[in-house]
Amino acid sequence: MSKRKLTKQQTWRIERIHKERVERTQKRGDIAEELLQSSDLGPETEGMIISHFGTQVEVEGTQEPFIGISTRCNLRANLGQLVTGDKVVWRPKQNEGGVVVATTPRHTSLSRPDMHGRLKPVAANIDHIVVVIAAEPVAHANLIDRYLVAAETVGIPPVILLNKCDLIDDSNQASLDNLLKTYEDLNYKIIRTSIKHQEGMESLYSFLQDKTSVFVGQSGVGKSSLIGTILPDIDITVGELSQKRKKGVHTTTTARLFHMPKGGDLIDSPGIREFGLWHISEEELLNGFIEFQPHIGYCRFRDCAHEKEPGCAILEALEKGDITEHRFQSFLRIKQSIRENHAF
Ligand SMILES: Nc1nc2c(ncn2[C@@H]2O[C@H](COP(=O)(O)OP(=O)(O)OP(=O)(O)O)[C@@H](O)[C@H]2O)c(=O)[nH]1
Ligand SMILES: [Zn+2]
Repeated sequence: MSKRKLTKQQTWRIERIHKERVERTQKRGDIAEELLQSSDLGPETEGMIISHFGTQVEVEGTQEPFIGISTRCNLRANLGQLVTGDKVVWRPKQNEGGVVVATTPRHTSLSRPDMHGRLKPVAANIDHIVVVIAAEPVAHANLIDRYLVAAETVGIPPVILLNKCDLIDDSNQASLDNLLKTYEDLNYKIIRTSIKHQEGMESLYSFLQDKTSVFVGQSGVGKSSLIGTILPDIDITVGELSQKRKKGVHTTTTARLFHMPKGGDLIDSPGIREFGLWHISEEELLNGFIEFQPHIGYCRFRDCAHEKEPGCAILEALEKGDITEHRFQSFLRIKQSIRENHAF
């Protein structure tokens, strides 16, 4: 994010908004504290956040007698920012509602920049990022690499899903095979589907089972269609979200967790679908190319740009064939885009 010079009035406005936010949080904590003091609350039980609404979260019970039941909960003060996918401890109120009293450490978390460019978590405990690409619009290697790097950076294993396989013919088969071979050689899992012909769905379902996944990818590759097939009962919600987005209406970035009828959970929101296109640093970029990792730190110069420097370990690996030309060029292009003000 570029640093802007703010006018006095802007600074004053930002400070006021910040103050109001602190007061709101305080009040929220007070409500929760008040509830905790009353004897109206049941014993502690475990749950998972499936969505949040302003000052409250929706918690789904994971222990009897609350398994599968969602309860709107207030948050006890000082819990930090809780997001969809967080595992929590909560106490039910006698009639309805409850209070979240503790949270458990996340094994992964996805963040994205807020309006001020600060990274904020948006979802937690995700097992896989499904990078959706398609035969049409044509999949560009450096866009795929960008998604893979972003996933590697947050430590969540990515898989590649090639959708619209019904559109593969003699004109694009060879180039797609060639493209995907690079990723197969790097041990990335590839799943192939056609929503139009309902092909490859069983292997997709079995992959998604028992895990929490998110779907990301360029516009038009079929994310809504895939999610609509996987979650037939929430068809309307998905449609609504993409409808709004197409009209350019600002949609909430609140992520929601869905249980898939064939097993596994899916966390989705328009914001999450855009994951990967946010800011990454040059260092993260280098580390995000997994086959570069064994060579990092072995360049002759500490500030090596890995472009034409003598004694560059990355260039040596390229020469030896440990790094492919395709991935190296992709690295250079993304690096260039980061330099040009993070635009991609
Ligand atoms: N031929 C073919 N078309 C598909 C397939 N899956 C989706 N489509 C079509 O591709 C177009 C885009 O699909 P969407 O599901 O809206 O794609 P998206 O990735 O959600 O796009 P955004 O909402 O813009 O992010 C639609 O016209 C779909 O009907 C498929 O497997 N084969
Ligand atoms: Zn180097």
